[in-house]
Amino acid sequence: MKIQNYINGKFVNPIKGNWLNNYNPAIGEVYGQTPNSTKEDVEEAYKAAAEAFPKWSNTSLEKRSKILSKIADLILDKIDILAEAESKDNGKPIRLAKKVDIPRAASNFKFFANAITQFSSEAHESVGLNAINFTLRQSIGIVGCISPWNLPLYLFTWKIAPAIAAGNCVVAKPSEITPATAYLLGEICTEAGLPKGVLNIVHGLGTSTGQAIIEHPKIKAISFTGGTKTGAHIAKIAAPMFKKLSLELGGKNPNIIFADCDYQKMLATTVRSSFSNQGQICLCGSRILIEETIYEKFKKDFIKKVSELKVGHPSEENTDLGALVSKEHLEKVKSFIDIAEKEGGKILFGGNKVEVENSKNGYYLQPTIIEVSDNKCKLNQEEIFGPVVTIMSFKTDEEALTLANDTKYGLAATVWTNNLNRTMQFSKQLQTGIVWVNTWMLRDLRTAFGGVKNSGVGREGGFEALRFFTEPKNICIQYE
Ligand SMILES: NC(=O)C1=CN([C@@H]2O[C@H](COP(=O)(O)OP(=O)(O)OC[C@H]3O[C@@H](n4cnc5c(N)ncnc54)[C@H](O)[C@@H]3O)[C@@H](O)[C@H]2O)C=CC1
Ligand SMILES: O=C(O)/C=C/C=C(\O)C(=O)O
Repeated sequence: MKIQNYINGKFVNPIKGNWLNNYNPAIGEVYGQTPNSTKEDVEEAYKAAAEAFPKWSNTSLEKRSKILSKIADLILDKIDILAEAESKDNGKPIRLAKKVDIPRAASNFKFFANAITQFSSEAHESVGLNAINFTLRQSIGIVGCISPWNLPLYLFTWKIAPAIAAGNCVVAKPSEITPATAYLLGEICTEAGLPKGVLNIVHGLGTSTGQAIIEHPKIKAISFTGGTKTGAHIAKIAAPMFKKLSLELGGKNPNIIFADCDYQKMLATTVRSSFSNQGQICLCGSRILIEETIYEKFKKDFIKKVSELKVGHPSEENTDLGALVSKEHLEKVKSFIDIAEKEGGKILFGGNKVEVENSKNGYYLQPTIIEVSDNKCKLNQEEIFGPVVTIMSFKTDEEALTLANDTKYGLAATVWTNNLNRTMQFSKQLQTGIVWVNTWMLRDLRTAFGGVKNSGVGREGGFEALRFFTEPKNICIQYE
């Protein structure tokens, strides 16, 4: 597959002719090429977006909504092609791509197709002053959307859909590691009747293409999902240029299990929240904290369930864990396992690379459970972003809360309990942007999504996203 940039409604090669290899993680081989775009390509994308902006920002909400809705329908029509491309590019089980990634990409467009027709702004009557204020919510102009490799089309569209629904034109960059479905999205947008220049997709490395987007003086807002270090770098460049910033970054999420929970539901969900997508979701509950009274039982049952998971080729329907996204990432995740024992951790299950039949160069790793006793260890403080979880026990609610909050991250937390008072106390006191109680990753797209502390700034989702992608302007009218 040879991927091209999508600029002004056309597929084009990168101006300087630089290309990157695209790997299939399931077999560890190159299967295609993707542009490594430079600032010249980003400038072309910007120019196309700037030309499209006056008309698109004045296009009726009904028409915008219809086009977004059509994009959603076409994504679903092409679900098999898209799921196959996603699985091949990323290493995730095709079953997961079909059930989660691609349907969610369609839902992102459908949701914002509807949301934009319901979005409204505020009015304030200044009583006694004969004045009325109302707020205009105007499109920002040209915005940059930069997304990661773990949920490629899912997160790419989670940014693009609200951006264009709100009347902006976009310069977007998917991860250079997983560019395939973003490439296919270009075709879909053309087929759906999205005017040329409204969405421009430039492929390439963060350090070349991404850097050119964040440095561009006329790209006025950046929506980014990815690593915390990259987020900090983006903020350093973009903040002095007074760009609007939405940063969805890493997590080290606690999964807090109390003895009074619905045990079977908790156990099944904990397997999912630990190892879905090979643990490569920023929301995965990578620190499992268990009440002491059920610790030994949980340990035994969890190991048993995890040992039943099948690591295999992503195209096989019964595969639970596919390949990790890249050789570098596999080595990074493995290096955390290797330091476990030095830190006093005990590997209870997994810990090794896996050779999958006929795919022995693929990037496979066993789901891994490590028992730790000190929350200060690296395994409990650093984002591993792979199929590795730690377990440790706690005695009291206070201890559980202290452990849960003892991290620089603050994205999500899960609490398993049937005690209402405890539910409320934890909901209020957990230092995270998201708390799930007796569930995990239940997503209602109207809700605010994002983290606190080193997990980022700003919120995505629902009207929060439409607020981010619009500039409020207050109009004050005095009358006689
Ligand atoms: N959603 C999340 O929370 C994610 C977290 N990560 C974490 O980050 C670690 C590193 O993974 P990477 O793939 O290196 O993530 P990354 O943060 O480097 O990549 C995310 C996106 O940012 C772009 N990017 C990188 N440098 C940039 C720059 N200077 N300017 C503009 N854009 C830039 C990349 O090309 C990609 O599109 C992972 O091991 C994981 O711990 C990675 C991906 C997603
Ligand atoms: O919006 C969601 O449902 C999930 C978002 C997940 C990420 O941002 C991530 O894993 O990076």
